[in-house]
Amino acid sequence: MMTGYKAQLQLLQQEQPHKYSQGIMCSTKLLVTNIGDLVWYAYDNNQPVLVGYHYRTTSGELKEGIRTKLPYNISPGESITINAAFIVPSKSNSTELVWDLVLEGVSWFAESGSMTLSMSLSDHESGETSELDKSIYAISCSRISKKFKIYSHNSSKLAEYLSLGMKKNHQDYWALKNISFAVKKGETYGIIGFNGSGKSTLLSILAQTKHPTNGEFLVQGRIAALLELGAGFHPELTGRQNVIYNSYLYGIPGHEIEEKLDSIQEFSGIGMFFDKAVKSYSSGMYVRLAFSLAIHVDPDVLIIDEALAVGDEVFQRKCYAKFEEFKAKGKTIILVTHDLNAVRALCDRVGIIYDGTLIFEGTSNDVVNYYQKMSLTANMQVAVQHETKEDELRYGNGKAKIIEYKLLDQNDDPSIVYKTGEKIKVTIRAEIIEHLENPVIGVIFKTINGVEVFGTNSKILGSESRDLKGGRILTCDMTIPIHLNEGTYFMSFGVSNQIGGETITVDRMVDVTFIRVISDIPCIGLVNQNIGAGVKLYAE
Ligand SMILES: Nc1ncnc2c1ncn2[C@@H]1O[C@H](COP(=O)(O)OP(=O)(O)OP(=O)(O)O)[C@@H](O)[C@H]1O
Repeated sequence: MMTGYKAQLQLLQQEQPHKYSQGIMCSTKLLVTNIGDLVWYAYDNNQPVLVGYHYRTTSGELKEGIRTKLPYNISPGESITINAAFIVPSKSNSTELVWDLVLEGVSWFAESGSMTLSMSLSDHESGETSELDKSIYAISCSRISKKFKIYSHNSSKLAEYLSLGMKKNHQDYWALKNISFAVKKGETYGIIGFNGSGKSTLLSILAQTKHPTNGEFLVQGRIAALLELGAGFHPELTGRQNVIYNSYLYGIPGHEIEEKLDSIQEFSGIGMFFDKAVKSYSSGMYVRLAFSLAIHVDPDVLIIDEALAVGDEVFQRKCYAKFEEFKAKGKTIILVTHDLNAVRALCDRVGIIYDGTLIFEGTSNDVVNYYQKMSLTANMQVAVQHETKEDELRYGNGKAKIIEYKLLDQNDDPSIVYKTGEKIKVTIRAEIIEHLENPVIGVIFKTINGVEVFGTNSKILGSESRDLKGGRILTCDMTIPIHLNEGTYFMSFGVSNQIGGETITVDRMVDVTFIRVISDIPCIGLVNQNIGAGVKLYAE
């Protein structure tokens, strides 16, 4: 618990703040002494702000993370220096950042008052998105916010309506908070973020199907938008009729679209379904038609929300080729997707939306790397150590049950990030339910698309077990060197035994956790054999 430690914070150095479209980015160096094994939060005016940080432990090891909550695993009483970067979504010239240490929701500083650091923000570069040069920018958003009303029941909405404003039965929910950004003409801009962070809401505002509650935005030129499935098409009309109807909405003269009907049908590849009611379409056919229409109306700005994920691979390839053609023609594209490979390949710049706020913007590679770390840190606590639950994908004859697993790095710290060449320590504990002959505990690593890259078990590694009675706990500690290439690998754990030469699955938990492998040494393929590899190149 917290008692016994007196954490201290000291501001060592503040670097020049920089103005970004989403706020003011500040960097500081903080000395934290006697920290204890707690969780960090940083607040600005009581609103959590996102913090990117790196720090050196007393043994000199560099660690980094990105999160509002900063999980540390250092020993009580240790001191560290944190290089913290945070974004203050504020227009003021100064701000007070409140740093706190929190354990299980209880504030360290609650009794003695929080630690406040006053930051001067006055030297930042000035410039507002609303005043951006219209000849350069196709899209500009200035402090866009969107509020939804959340009702607990449909009847609450009706009761509120009937009360003529006397009763408030809803809660306000801010799906977007003060979003400012700009997209240059000809740029492909990606928006990524966790589920429910506000991406689709932002695109709907830009496509003018939703109004912002506050803020201003400008989209220049003809817009074509592929928003969520079902938007824009009338289910009772045929594909052809919907195309004509929608082209009016895009402001395209009838004769212009008539000339393009054959081409729209051909690109969509839906054949005779073009003349059938849209309600009979599969989701893939729907997207094919919507995409085909969007590119044929010759938009200046193409707004796309996850649409490609629904099409099959051949169609996706065709769409990517069209994107490239659009980019080459200098069109502006704004794309929301969870496909990070597509983001890297297509986008010039990318923004991350987190809880309704645009928290990070930059080149696609930088932002995707940052986002991957963010996702990993968000998953870290559940992934490294786990008491198993019944609802996971598992099967077996039930004579034993895996009750816990742990992933530790070489320093015995829980981790899901490993460098090629490092060792992972996997501990699996299983409860024997019924008498079991010679149980074997094993692990399998798989790629995201299910290819088994490596598997081992206690028997292969030379540890023979014996018959065990019900009620015993069997623990297996394995140390495995990682020779994998960079990437994410899912892990399955299992208990099995052999009867008459046949392997019986006693308990198997499929893809229950994952590790992320990083590497300083590039290689081709799944296995990284380049560590220690040598080469001589000579001409004769
Ligand atoms: N009409 C609405 N009424 C109330 N809440 C809404 C409405 N539309 C969206 N929301 C809420 O606003 C938040 C942002 O939703 P949005 O669909 O923009 O997220 P998203 O980032 O696109 O998510 P995903 O990646 O899952 O598609 C969510 O919490 C969602 O529940």
